[in-house]
This record gives sequence, C-alpha cells and structure tokens, in this order.
Amino acid sequence: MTKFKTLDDADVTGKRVLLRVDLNVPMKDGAVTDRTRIERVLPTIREISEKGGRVILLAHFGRPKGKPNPEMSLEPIAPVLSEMLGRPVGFADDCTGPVAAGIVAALTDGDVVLLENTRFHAGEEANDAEFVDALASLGDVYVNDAFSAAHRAHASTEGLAHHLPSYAGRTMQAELEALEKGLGNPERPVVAVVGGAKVSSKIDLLQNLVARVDALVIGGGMANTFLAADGISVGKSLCEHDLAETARAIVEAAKAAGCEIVLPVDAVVAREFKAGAASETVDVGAVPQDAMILDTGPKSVEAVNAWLDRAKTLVWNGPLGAFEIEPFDRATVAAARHAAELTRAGKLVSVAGGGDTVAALNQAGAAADFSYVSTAGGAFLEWMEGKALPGVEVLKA
Ligand SMILES: Nc1ncnc2c1ncn2[C@@H]1O[C@H](COP(=O)(O)OP(=O)(O)O)[C@@H](O)[C@H]1O
Ligand SMILES: O=C(OP(=O)(O)O)[C@H](O)COP(=O)(O)O
Repeated sequence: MTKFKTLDDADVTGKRVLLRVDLNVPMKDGAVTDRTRIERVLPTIREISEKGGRVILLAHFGRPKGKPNPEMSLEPIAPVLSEMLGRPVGFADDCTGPVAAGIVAALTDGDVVLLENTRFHAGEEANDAEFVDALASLGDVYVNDAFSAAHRAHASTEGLAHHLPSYAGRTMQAELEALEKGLGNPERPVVAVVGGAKVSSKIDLLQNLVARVDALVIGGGMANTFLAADGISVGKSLCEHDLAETARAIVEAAKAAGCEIVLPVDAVVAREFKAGAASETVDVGAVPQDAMILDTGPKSVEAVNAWLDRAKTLVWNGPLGAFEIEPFDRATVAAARHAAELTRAGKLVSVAGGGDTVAALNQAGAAADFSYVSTAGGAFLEWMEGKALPGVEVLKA
C-alpha cells in the first residue's frame, strides 16, 4: 500500500491550507451537469475547516494553455460548492498576485475560498519555480486531494509539495486504497474499455496497458484514430491522423502480449454535432466523407457486451460516444447497464473512472451498481498501467 502522510498527521488549526482539488467537472451552458468530483472533495474541505484550518482551494478547469479564458473560469463552481458544503465559499479571480494575497489575508479560521483556474498561468503546467513560489507564499500547509490530476507534474499537483509540509487528502487516500483493493490483483480475464476524446493524452498509455489486460475495447473518439490507422476512412470524425504510427504500434504490442484489441465494426454517424441531428448507422467501412462518427454502433456494442460476459474484471475510462447529446448516448448507456447487471449478479468486478465517464454512468443509472467509481480517468489508467504518478510520489517523500 502507498505510504504517505494524511490529514491524521497534519496540524491545520489556524493554518493557511492550500488544498488542491479537481473541479474539472462536466458543464453545459454554465451549469455543472455532474457533481461527483465536487461531492468527493467535501469531506476533506469539511475536515480541515472544522479543525480550524483556512481552506484555500486550488484547481484547474479545461485546458486554457496558460492564458486567462473566461470560458474556463472556476467562478460558476464556487456557488455550487457553497451550496453543497452548506457554508460560504469566497472566490478570488486570480490564484496568485495581490487579489489572491488580499483574499487569503482576510480569511479567518474555518473559512473556505476558491482561487481562479491555476492553468490561467503558464507556470502551472510548466511547474515553474517562480509560480510555485508564488502559490506557496499563500499557504503554510499543502494538501493534495486531486487524485484525478495526480498524473500531471504541475505546480499545484507536484511542485508545491517540495515547498510546504504536504499531506494526502481523504479522497486521494480513499481512491488509492479502493483501486489497490479492487484492481491490485485482478481476477482474469480483465477487459479494459477506453473511449472518450482525449486521444493524444491517453493513447501512449495503451502501449503498457495491453500487457496487463486480456482485451482492450477501444471506442469513442479514441477508436477513430485506430480505424484510420488501419486505412479506414472516418470522414470528419474526431481523429488524430498523426498518431497512426502510435496506434499501429499499440496493435502490435497487443498481439505480442496476447491481448485482443476490439475495435468498432459499425458506427452512428451524423453531419452535425447537435441534439436531434439526423443520424444513421453504417459499417465502419462506409462512413460518408462529410459525416462524423458520434457513437459506437449496435453490432459493436454486442461485441463489447460479449466480452463483458467473459470477463471477471472491467476497467473503463472514456465514453463510447458523444453521450451528452441524444441519440449518441446509446452505446455507452447499453454497455454501462450491461456491466452494472453483471456486477449486481456477482459475475464482474467493475471499476470505472473519469469526469465524463462518471457523468455517463450516472446518466445511464449504472454508477451505483459498479464495484468502484473513481473520479479519475487518465490518472486511473496510468495507475493501472503501473506508472508512478508524480502527484502521489511526491507525497511519499
Ligand atoms: N466519437 C466521438 N466523437 C467526439 N467526441 C466523443 C466521441 N466519443 C466520445 N466523445 C467525447 O468524449 C468526451 C469524454 O472524453 P474524456 O475526457 O477522455 O473522458 P473522461 O473525462 O471520462 O476521462 C465526452 O465529452 C464525449 O462527448
Ligand atoms: O478531467 C481530468 O482527467 P480525465 O479526463 O482523464 O478524467 C483531470 O481533471 C485532468 O485533466 P487534464 O487531462 O486536462 O490534465
């Protein structure tokens, strides 16, 4: 088991506690559409606040590439957090500089404040020493409760731990314990389902993952890159053509490891990405040039479900389609409900994670039946791959 200091070891009373959380939640039209990540950090916030700590929340939202971007502001999340916590949550529209310093200086014991998106500064992702210093000057203690961002060696997820006494939050602790318990020694066959849209940031980890699982089901936006690498035309679909070589290497690595790669054989396509857009189901070899794949087709879902029937353990990150918009939720909902049924019947250990994956499982009414639902997607897959996560490693020091 991972050994690091937890809140049991921390003296937070009267201290300014920089608490890294993951508030990168699914949102639509300015409203939070899935609150799971917020719910999961409430115990840590409450514990520090009740012990008299001054809670200064650090978080990112989206990928603003080091520049302020009003569309990726954390401001709309503060009132949601306040409602869920049942106490006021202040907001500072910068995470460093005079605005942040002023709001932090005015805190009294037990107060909670959220600072604006750390990724509005290029120093965050660069883990730049000057930016880390600026953040560190706001706190006396650092607590990391963002397991789902622990695969990033950023200033607020890694750098800060070198500067301040550092501890794991309750969610970080619980996630690692639950993953170790559920997947530390998984019963085989193990099936991994990987979909979603973060193709370039997740494709590399598949290379190692294939050595740890018996089948890798590739769906969602991720599948298009593999289909294209196989010479199949995917029209206007989300696809990273420059990763074709990587995709082919993963298929070879899977062959060598005896892992079966399961790719879609049919797809639901549309010409527009909006609710009610006309859609049709076609074989993957017949995707029209002016259309995009927005969901995995029914024949492919049957193949996925057949693999779930054979499996003893499922690990899942990334929806099989653009589930936020009907009817492109069908494959994700069908596979999620099938996995939930098998889990309820005691036939499958099912572990899923990722901000959007959790939202999709909630939408399908399947989340409660899964053996474990992690807040993490990429971090969870990297953990599964056997990789050391920078945000966890630094807490062990
Ligand atoms: N075929 C597709 N085309 C475009 N987007 C897709 C497709 N399949 C899935 N997606 C999108 O993937 C997103 C989730 O991807 P990702 O962020 O990788 O998952 P998670 O947050 O669970 O880790 C969703 O917003 C969904 O709409
Ligand atoms: O949503 C997240 O990851 P996930 O999509 O893998 O679940 C985390 O907040 C990390 O975000 P990032 O992938 O932009 O670093």
